[in-house]
Amino acid sequence: MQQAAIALQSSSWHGAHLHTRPQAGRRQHARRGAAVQPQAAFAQIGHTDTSHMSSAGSSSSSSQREAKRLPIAYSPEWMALREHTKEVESLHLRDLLVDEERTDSLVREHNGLYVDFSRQNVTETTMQLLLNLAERAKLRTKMNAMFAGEHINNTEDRAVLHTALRMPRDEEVYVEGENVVPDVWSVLDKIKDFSDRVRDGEWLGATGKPLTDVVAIGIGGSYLGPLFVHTAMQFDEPCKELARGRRLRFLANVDPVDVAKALNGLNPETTLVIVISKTFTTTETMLNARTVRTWLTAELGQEAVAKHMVAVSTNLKLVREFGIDPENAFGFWDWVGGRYSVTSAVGILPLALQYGFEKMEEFLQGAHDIDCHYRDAPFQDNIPVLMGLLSIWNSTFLGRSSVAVLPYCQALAKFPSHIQQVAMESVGKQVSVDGEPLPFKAGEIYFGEPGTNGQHSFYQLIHQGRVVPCEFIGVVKSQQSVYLKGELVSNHDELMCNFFAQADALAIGKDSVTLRAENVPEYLIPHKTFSGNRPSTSLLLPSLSPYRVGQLLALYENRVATQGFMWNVNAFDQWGVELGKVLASRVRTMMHTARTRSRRITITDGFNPSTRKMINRYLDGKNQMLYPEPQDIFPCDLIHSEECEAKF
Ligand SMILES: O=P(O)(O)OC[C@H]1O[C@H](O)[C@H](O)[C@@H](O)[C@@H]1O
Repeated sequence: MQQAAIALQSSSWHGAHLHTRPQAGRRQHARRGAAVQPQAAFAQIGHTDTSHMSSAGSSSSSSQREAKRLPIAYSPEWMALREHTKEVESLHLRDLLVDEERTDSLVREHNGLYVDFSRQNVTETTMQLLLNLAERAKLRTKMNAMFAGEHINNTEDRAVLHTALRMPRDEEVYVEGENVVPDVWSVLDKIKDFSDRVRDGEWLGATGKPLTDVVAIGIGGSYLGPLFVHTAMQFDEPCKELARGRRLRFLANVDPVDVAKALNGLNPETTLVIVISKTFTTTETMLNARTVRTWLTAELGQEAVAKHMVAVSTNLKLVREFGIDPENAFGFWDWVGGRYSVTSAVGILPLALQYGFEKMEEFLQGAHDIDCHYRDAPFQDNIPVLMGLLSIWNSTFLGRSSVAVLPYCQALAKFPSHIQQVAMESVGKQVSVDGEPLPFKAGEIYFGEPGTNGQHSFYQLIHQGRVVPCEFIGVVKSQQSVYLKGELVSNHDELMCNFFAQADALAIGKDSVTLRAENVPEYLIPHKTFSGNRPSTSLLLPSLSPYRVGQLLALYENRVATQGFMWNVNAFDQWGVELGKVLASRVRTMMHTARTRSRRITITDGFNPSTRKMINRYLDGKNQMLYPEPQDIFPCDLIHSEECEAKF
């Protein structure tokens, strides 16, 4: 009784508004989270889970300590949702979608964004039960702790404050007693100054030429986000104009083919290289950085590094050791996770060089707008919270293990891969923040492609195979307008016709009665039947300006944070990527030994038979590199020197 009353008081689905009021322009009180009294909230709902807090009350009894360890999966709110799945599984979206009142209650708007959750397998009760679960999970307290700079990344003892990266200059947020917003802005000011100078031709290359091309070297979080934003902005007319005569390339993979691709057709004299790595230790990035440095210096000499190479990192010591003047480095902080770093210098520097700093400011403002909405809006109107809760519902309760992100917008082609890292690296976890095994599966498999391409590829499975919750993203005003005389609709309208049709095809399906009425032969009826009842969310953006791209980014970042808070996992560490790195390093040592012997050697131990045989096969087959005299080898078209031409 007590819990139900509190849920209605703080997060009631019944009181949900159709439209939420825009939060833009509201002054942010970043420190307010610090004032929240977690223990008071604990007492209020009689809740025993304080596990996410850095320090529990000193008066905890042993039973409280025991209760503290109880995962949310044993709470009555969780059980209620489990029980409720039976009711929902007996309903079909075909029937639910005729109810206009239900649709209205499941649409949310915020500052130009329109999000329709009506094609989710939910009823009003589902939404209320999910809000109750959010109360039980202490979602608000956890969100406040994040915004307040508490060390919620407990395994690395770090704050999680990517939201501070997009705060206006006059905001305040404190990490260990220090307001970090001035630091954020000092780096942004430095980026503005540097990118203006490069773009205006004041900062010249070693031979006095303007630097018109940029190669950004980085991987994972130091690559996917900037690539997504670059792809999104490339054909926005104002951005396109601002980027005229400039090229931005990315180099991520340690595969030398990616080096060839990134440098293809570039001239070292006019190329600026940015080495982007939070740690400045990532093997792939550092080898690529050394490779491109060799490409530069082979033609321009060692001194060229000062004019042609800059860095983005938290590790200025290693930047210096690499040979880049820390004056030419753009810092960020350990409270910015790699996959949450697009709004730090990681993304802002390369993108400001390409499009100008003002456009990047718009992008930051869009992200900040959503951060404010996430922090302030009541849960029933809070779009990232609702997206997160529905993800929990679909994956953990209804057992749907994947999510398809389907932008009907070619400019968002790289968005699914970026979100794939944000989501899968954040919440693909096996234990809770306390290290206790999870009694449920956390995380989902994210994939996606722009529509309509995906329709001609994997949509078969999502229509008639497994149930995959889909997220359709459409844009009202395209960045490009094409309408051919004599065509029924413009090209963008054609694209969007598919956006509308696919969501309904998934939800409504097509039954045998309809097929028979269409005289479909009996033997084909099972093949042509669409069961429907497949959930999706549709998100409509007014346009794809840098501001809207910023909103979209923050929407998904905050949605993933919500999922982490709900599942009580640490969404900000990534221990699961370590083991492969360690094993690769063992193989590297062996590979060096094998390659530097004068005679071919065969690996006989140190690896399991499968790996050993495969390695021996590889060593036998690959002999084009002449160890032990490694040399800096580049294909001729990558190096502009007569010496090279003579050599090859
Ligand atoms: O930016 P870096 O330190 O080079 O890290 C690059 C990437 O490497 C990793 O292994 C992590 O899984 C990613 O989260 C990270 O973004």
